[in-house]
Amino acid sequence: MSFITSSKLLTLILVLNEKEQKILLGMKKRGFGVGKINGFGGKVEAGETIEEGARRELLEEAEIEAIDMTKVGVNMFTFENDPVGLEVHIYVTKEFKGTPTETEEMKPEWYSYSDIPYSQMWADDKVWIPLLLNNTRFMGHYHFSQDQATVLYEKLNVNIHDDDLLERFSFEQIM
Ligand SMILES: CNc1ncnc2c1ncn2[C@@H]1O[C@H](COP(=O)(O)OP(=O)(O)OP(=O)(O)O)[C@@H](O)[C@H]1O
Repeated sequence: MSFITSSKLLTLILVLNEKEQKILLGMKKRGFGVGKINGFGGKVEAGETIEEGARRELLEEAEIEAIDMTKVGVNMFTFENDPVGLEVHIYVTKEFKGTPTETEEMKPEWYSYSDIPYSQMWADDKVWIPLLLNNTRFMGHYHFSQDQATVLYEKLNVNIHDDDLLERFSFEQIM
């Protein structure tokens, strides 16, 4: 596989209010993807599990503590002329403690499922967020142009068995 030589391990957490059909998203105020609206997340640190990393990022970026956390998908993002991919493990939280609060990194806001601001989000989000809302498990690869705006190549597998979402991403799983 010629896309990458290594990958960074990241998380992304989508908080849902199913009763009101709303999703909590945040405008990223700094770093990678600045200005874009996205779920909460970031790099998994040494010594923590992927889920621990996800819980920590949700607390750091939105000041809420996940009660439930379910892994729903894994995406690999690669970029033109960049040998390092991003392996993003995606979780859904439906119950949490605390009140979503603006932090140095993110400005959280609730959006109706029918009014998700895809035009202000990463181009891949509109592909897999509808799957997530529909309770479908997924695994995908998105290869971006250097300007990080265009998806040059995409491959998506759906209805992945929960056990297959536990491990690190392997390209054989979707190729
Ligand atoms: C390319 N298409 C993409 N589509 C959707 N989401 C994407 C994404 N590419 C990256 N993401 C997410 O963007 C955040 C970056 O996090 P990032 O700032 O690098 O991590 P972290 O908070 O650890 O950084 P610092 O502490 O500032 O170093 C992290 O949630 C990650 O899942």
